[in-house]
Amino acid sequence: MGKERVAIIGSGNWGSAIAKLAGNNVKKHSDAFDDSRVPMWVFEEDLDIRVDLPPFALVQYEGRKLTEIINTDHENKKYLPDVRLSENIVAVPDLLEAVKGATALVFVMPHQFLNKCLDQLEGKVEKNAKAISLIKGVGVEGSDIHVFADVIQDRLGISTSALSGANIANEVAIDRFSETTVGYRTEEEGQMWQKLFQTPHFKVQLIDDVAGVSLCGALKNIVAVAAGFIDGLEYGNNSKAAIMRIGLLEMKHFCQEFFDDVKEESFLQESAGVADVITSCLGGRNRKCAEAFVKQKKPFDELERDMLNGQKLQGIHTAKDVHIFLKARDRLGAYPLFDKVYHISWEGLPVEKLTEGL
Ligand SMILES: NC(=O)c1ccc[n+]([C@@H]2O[C@H](COP(=O)([O-])OP(=O)(O)OC[C@H]3O[C@@H](n4cnc5c(N)ncnc54)[C@H](O)[C@@H]3O)[C@@H](O)[C@H]2O)c1
Ligand SMILES: O=P(O)(O)OC[C@H](O)CO
Repeated sequence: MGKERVAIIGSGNWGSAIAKLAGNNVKKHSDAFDDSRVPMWVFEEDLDIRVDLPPFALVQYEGRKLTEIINTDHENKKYLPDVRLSENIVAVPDLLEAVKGATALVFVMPHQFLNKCLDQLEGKVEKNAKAISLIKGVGVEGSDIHVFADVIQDRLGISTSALSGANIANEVAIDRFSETTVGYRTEEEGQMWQKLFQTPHFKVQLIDDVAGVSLCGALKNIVAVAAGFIDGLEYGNNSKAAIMRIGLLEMKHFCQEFFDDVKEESFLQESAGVADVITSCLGGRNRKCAEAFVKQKKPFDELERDMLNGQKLQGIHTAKDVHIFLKARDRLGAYPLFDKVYHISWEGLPVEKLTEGL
């Protein structure tokens, strides 16, 4: 069997962190991977002056293309500053060029942009390619719900696994000890993805549960928004622990009600489950912006723009998608925490109502 040729589709905060690991690992496992070049698709932009650098440095970056900066300085100055990417990571602005010849496709972009990418990729990827989705979110159309690994697999006709875990990108990128979970389609593919991502500081566990791993990653973002509301209200640690417990139960109930064969271990024994709920409720972007939503009384789109420098929030969008789905299935009453997060984020429900009736 030939060597796998990796392409990374996405280059935000997590996309760049994972590119760092993959770029190094293809060299370490050059028997299994082509280590000469790992294309990373970059949604091209000119770097603006909001990058957090000393004033004299702004001149250097203003107006330069992000791909050019990544390829010259080997650093994504906008989405993952101060972390060096290996030189085999090559930023490519054209999506089709980035995936040309690739046999191992890593999808890692904010979920709102996936469908547009798949429109371009359909019929254009290698027939023997495999993919993995690192995207946290769900695809909903009325009473239908899909995890993105299934969406990618169906639209591109290639076997697609999922990776999710307690993985704040900035911490993984600087080699702070972390774990993650790969939900694989076949054990062999699981081992290939493990080889691509695992380091002594980033432990990759394998489980035969693509849906469970994917759903945990999506639904925990709703719980993290609720935790941020609790922080904004300054209710303290007992309340936050209660939100995590209730949230985890709603996550599990949701998976078991609407998906077949989701494994119990994914919630309690894997990083994708309880560990990601904890890290996201303590330290994630969804938590941070939800706290600011309460304290600053500004809408989420404004907070995202002001606080995240181009990075994207997922939790409020997943809350809306899940609300649409549960409403269509007439099951809103069974998921009071998910429903409260939706109504507070999108419908003006006072945040003090969050814990009422839980
Ligand atoms: N950041 C984390 O700590 C983290 C950790 C684990 C998983 N995730 C998940 O990984 C996925 C990707 O997150 P991220 O942190 O890499 O992204 P991000 O939040 O940093 O988003 C910025 C990215 O979105 C891209 N973008 C902006 N507008 C676009 C457009 N119109 N079309 C296409 N791309 C556009 C930008 O170019 C940039 O690459 C998400 O599902 C997220 O939940 C994130
Ligand atoms: O920063 P958040 O809230 O998008 O969470 C990041 C990761 O998903 C944590 O595992």
